[in-house]
Amino acid sequence: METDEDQNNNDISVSASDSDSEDEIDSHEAMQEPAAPPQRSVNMLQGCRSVDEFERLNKIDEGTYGVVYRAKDKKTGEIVALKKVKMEKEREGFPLTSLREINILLSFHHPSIVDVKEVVVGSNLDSIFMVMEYMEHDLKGLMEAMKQPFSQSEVKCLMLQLFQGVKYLHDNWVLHRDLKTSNLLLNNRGELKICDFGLARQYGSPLKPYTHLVVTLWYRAPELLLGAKQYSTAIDMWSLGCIMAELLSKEPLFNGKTEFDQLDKIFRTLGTPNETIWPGFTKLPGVKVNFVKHQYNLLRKKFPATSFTGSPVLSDAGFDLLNKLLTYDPEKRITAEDALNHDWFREVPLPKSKDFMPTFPAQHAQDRRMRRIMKSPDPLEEQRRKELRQAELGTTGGLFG
Ligand SMILES: Nc1ncnc2c1ncn2[C@@H]1O[C@H](COP(=O)(O)OP(=O)(O)OP(=O)(O)O)[C@@H](O)[C@H]1O
Repeated sequence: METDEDQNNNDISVSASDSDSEDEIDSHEAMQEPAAPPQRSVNMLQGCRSVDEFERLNKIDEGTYGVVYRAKDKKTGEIVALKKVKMEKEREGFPLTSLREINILLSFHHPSIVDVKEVVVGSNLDSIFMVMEYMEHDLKGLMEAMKQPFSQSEVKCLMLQLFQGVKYLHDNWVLHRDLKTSNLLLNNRGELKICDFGLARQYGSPLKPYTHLVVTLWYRAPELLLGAKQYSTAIDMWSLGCIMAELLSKEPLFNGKTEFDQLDKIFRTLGTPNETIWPGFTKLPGVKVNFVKHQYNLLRKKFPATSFTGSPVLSDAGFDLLNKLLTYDPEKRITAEDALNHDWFREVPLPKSKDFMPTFPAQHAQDRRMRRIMKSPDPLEEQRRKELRQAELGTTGGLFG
């Protein structure tokens, strides 16, 4: 654990330069908002406990932006997850992306959103930890360890919880912007929780132009891949379509290696879009490239109503929901609220109750890390996401901005 704790030195200074780097991509198009003060002092860490009050048990995972440990609260004996916020490159103050994540998670309370109990401090203010409820698995690691995919009723149980969590986020004007199976945690009580709000941000109406370099490639919506700078909740819904398909088949739906390859994979399966099905498509910046015109939507072949080939079976209602999530035109893509009311959840097999969800042996921490190293969709992608987060450090959009 940290040695030289200094709990009296708990003020942190947030550096917010006057360059709004994320929105800067096309700032002339942006809705003008009052400029934020260049320097804000946040005393949110005053009175925080020290990380020494926790016994670190093992490293669970090391992500792009933080290390996650399993730990025990020495006072209560409670097992928790400690996410250490990486600060090594921040000379100017506390990284705003981390503040966004902490702020969102501390203020949001929902059964499908991972609960951050408190923030604790290490030696200096260059080590900050989020104390979270401990979840035994993430869905990516779990599916890699499973021999069979989840059953339809299990997928329904997971998707219901997921839609409820995403509806809560969208109702509160927050886009997650990085929904993927490794950011979905599952405990041995069948509860699913969304984690990693490092790319999340609040959005408003009217929409401002944001960077399109968000969402891990495999789960990235076509409007982002095609360079749209104005986007909204529909980007999260596309990711949920990819996740639903992956839960049913245990394989990622579109595992592209580059942005072009990703679009190509999508077009081959869903058909190449056009102005008729997606008005405005031809005006997107990325449509300058000449894509091969695939005429047909072959998604039903991957998820047939009956199967003798081992493909995952999906009823007409289930397929309708999947299609509505993977709709090209973001305006027509289904919302989380409508997805929750979809007939698929009311037909047999009914969603499994959480209490009857299977439990799984604990994943070895090493497995989670190895999987991350070996199965990362694209190492360059990880690097770019790192750079994006670095670039965001000077954002002036406020804690949620
Ligand atoms: N509360 C938790 N309980 C148990 N494991 C967790 C918890 N939170 C995160 N993890 C594990 O740590 C991994 C990384 O967490 P997280 O995605 O929050 O970190 P990150 O550094 O932001 O990662 P990324 O590289 O995806 O941006 C998760 O995939 C999950 O396996």
